[in-house]
Amino acid sequence: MDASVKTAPRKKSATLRRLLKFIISTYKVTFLLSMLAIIIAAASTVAGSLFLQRLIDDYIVPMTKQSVPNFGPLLQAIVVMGTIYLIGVIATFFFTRTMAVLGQRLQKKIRDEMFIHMEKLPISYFDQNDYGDVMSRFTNDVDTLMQMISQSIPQFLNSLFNLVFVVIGMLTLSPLLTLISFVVFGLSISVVKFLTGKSSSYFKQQQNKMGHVNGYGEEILNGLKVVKVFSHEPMVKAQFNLLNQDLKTVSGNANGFATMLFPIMGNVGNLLYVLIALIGGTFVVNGVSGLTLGAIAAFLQLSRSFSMPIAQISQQLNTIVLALAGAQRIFQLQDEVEEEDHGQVTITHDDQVKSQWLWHNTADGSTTPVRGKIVFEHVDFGYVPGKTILHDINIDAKPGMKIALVGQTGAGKTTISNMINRFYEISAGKLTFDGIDVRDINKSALRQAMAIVLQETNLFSGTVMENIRFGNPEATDNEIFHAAKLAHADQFIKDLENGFNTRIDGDGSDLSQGQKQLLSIARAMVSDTPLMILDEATSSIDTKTERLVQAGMDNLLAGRTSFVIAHRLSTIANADLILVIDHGRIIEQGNHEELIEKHGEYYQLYTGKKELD
Ligand SMILES: Nc1ncnc2c1ncn2[C@@H]1O[C@H](COP(=O)(O)OP(=O)(O)OP(=O)(O)O)[C@@H](O)[C@H]1O
Repeated sequence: MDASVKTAPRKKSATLRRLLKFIISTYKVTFLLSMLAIIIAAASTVAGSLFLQRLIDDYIVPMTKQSVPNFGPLLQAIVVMGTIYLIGVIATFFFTRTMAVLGQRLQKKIRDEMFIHMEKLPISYFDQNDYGDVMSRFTNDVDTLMQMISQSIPQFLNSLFNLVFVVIGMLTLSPLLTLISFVVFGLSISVVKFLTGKSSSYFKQQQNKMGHVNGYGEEILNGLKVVKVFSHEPMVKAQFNLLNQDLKTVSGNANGFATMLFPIMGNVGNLLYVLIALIGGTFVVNGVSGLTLGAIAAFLQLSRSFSMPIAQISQQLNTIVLALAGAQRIFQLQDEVEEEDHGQVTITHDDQVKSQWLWHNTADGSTTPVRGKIVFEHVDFGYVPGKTILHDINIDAKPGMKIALVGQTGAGKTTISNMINRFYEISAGKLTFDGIDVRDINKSALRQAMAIVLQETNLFSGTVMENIRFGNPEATDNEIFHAAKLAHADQFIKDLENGFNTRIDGDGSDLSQGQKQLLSIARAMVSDTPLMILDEATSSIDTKTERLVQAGMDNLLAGRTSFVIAHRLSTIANADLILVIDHGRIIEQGNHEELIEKHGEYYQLYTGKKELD
């Protein structure tokens, strides 16, 4: 047997166990009370059916023999039966309501936990998993899981207990008729097993295909402009159609098999009903095995409730299997290892001197000022094992230095900056910040010590003011105005309809690329950090705006250590140190004049003899 087939059920039951543990640990009392109500509801249904026997044999039949029928005892019996059913109705109402509420609460809790966990995952996780797929765990998987908790599980358990009580009831009424019912049912079970097996495998595929459709949709929406410009709409449509068709096929199959179950089981129930009536009637007439009219009536009622729970159980099992596949994907995300962070050094603002930051070593209680010295010593790195991207990188960035990284596309410039902010961990060598190994610095402290301006500005939905304040939530309004002024962003902001209170979309689509860039510089400016990383910040703007952005950046970088990755070499001519990167190695370094004089790679790039990309 295929190994994956062998392990699948074990995985499923492990997921179910984990899920139940999670539910019980979170909402123990509500869950247990609901279970009790489910049992009471099932017991009352069967008790009601059994009471029918007494109603007929003890009250109605004797009355048919009385010349003046006495209705008193019959009315009393009907009240008892009504009370039993009423208890069942109340219990059903209780468990459906509480399980629905519990489902809603769990849904919120799971989504919150997933979101918090996702924020702690390393960037490399998102290199390997597309956003659409992660998003579908948030949406579809959580939805189906909640449907299972609030509907399928209670109905499944209700049907299961119903079945147990029905069988007990049937056995007490007539073991012989029960045996006949089992034989008829045994045959139909094999059909059901075949159908559920088929549909559950298609349901699992359906979930996967749904992830693909979402992933593709998300990717295309993100790149809609590119798709339109290249007139790729027909191709994209065809590809989407293909994925969607795949989804349609598997969900058609899954639901096709699932929907066959109900009619089949319903008709098995009808067949059983007729058989029992026939055989049971013959027994009563011939006085076989002491069966009474009431017992037959009660048995017929129970046999009706015998086939229904089995049909419901098998149908609910489908939803449960589907939801468990979703739960498995949710747990997979939850189990992803968070970014490692053993750093004991944190960062604080000096109370005395504004804009002075301090390193605070929680291990020995020592405090030292942040200066902004970054040193790479023989650093190697690869995104995937066995494929080294950076080779023996040595950089000595003294406090306040502007270091420029240049080189052809794919040379490894961004990768070097990814080491400093610890989006990825170096594979070999040493990387220090003010002499402290970056791994000893608490990650959020390390990132607090730096600001980043990227080509992709990533603004967030909110006002201009809120977007700048993103760089430092504690900044006063005046500090924000000042930052905007230094970034040369104040002029265009004032021209906006509501100035600093103008609302912008998440993607800043109402603003030009240069304006977005100026905002992200203002955002970095307000964070007032000792270290700055600028990655291709001016690559997509016109020369006039670039001058403005450049002036803003010069203000931003003054007095701070900075790493600037630029495609336009004119923007880094004033750098203290220019590092030329090629295939992950530093092949040249020096200032602009030195490198021009050298007539090497930089000279070639600067004079346009060699293209940057
Ligand atoms: N997340 C990743 N996973 C695997 N490989 C990656 C990843 N990011 C970058 N690379 C690879 O690492 C190498 C260096 O990429 P990097 O982005 O650092 O280049 P770059 O010099 O910044 O290029 P550009 O100027 O085009 O931005 C490239 O070969 C690239 O394919």
